[in-house]
Amino acid sequence: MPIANSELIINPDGSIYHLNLKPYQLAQTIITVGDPERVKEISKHFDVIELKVGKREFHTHTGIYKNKRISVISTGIGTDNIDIVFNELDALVNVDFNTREVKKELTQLDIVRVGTSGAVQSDIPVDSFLLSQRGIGFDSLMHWYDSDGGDLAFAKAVSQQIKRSNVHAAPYVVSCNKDLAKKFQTIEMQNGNTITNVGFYGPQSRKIRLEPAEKDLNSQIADFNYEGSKITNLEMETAGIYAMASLLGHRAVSLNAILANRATGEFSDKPKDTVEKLIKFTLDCLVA
Ligand SMILES: O=P(O)(O)O[C@H]1O[C@H](CO)[C@@H](O)[C@H]1O
Ligand SMILES: O=c1cc[nH]c(=O)[nH]1
Repeated sequence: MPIANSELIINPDGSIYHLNLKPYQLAQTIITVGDPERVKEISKHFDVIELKVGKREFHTHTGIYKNKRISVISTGIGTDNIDIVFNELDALVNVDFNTREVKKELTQLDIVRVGTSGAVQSDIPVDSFLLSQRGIGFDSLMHWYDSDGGDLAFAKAVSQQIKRSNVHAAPYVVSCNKDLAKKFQTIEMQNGNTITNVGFYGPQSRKIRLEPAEKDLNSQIADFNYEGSKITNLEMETAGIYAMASLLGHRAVSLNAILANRATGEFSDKPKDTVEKLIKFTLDCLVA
């Protein structure tokens, strides 16, 4: 059955609705970044840039780094954008745009997030790197898909130990792809468990003028312990990426440059350098 025009929207030039990409323009190894400005900070290391395509916050450069074809794409901030990016990336490789049917043979993408994050444990230094073993979603994206709900035991422990109002969505928990994660396990990389939430201020318990509803959220998060696993950091995309990748059959891993430490009140004094170091680290691990 062809997918209806209203569900899979193909632009008149044959590109997909939001990403503006045509199927042949996407590499099978993809780096996602939140900030559209970070795309060129990655592609400047490529030996060849094959194409640059953009629309809204979604900017893609595809090129070659040390013989490997890589696409780097900006998602903008938040899991609402992750929903769009992952459905459209998957359609680009797994739907035939001529027949509008799902292909018989599916392609698995490798997707690496290179993002920034704030630590909740006082012993995680700013400017360090952290690989998210699990994404813990406070954002609800996964609940909108028919799924087994991820790691229900871990999610139950989160619900029991981190008290939030019952008007908030139930947490979901999804792991990174362990094989892909192996590529980044060097001495420079710490491992942790990452909460993804729907905002940077109230949802991460930051106060400027408005009082957050959950006052001691970050200390409850820092004290969480489930069979020896702690929660290490907060950001806004990882759980959505892990949920969408696992539902669609892709491999994903999220790498965080820790710019803030919420327990000590510090913020990096060299965020650009730290992100640049994580970019070089990621590219070199991908081709090692
Ligand atoms: O640096 P990026 O990749 O955007 O990631 C983090 O930074 C943004 C907030 O400043 C959120 O997107 C958060 O997840
Ligand atoms: O504290 C932080 C830092 C970066 N990104 C976030 O979402 N939170």
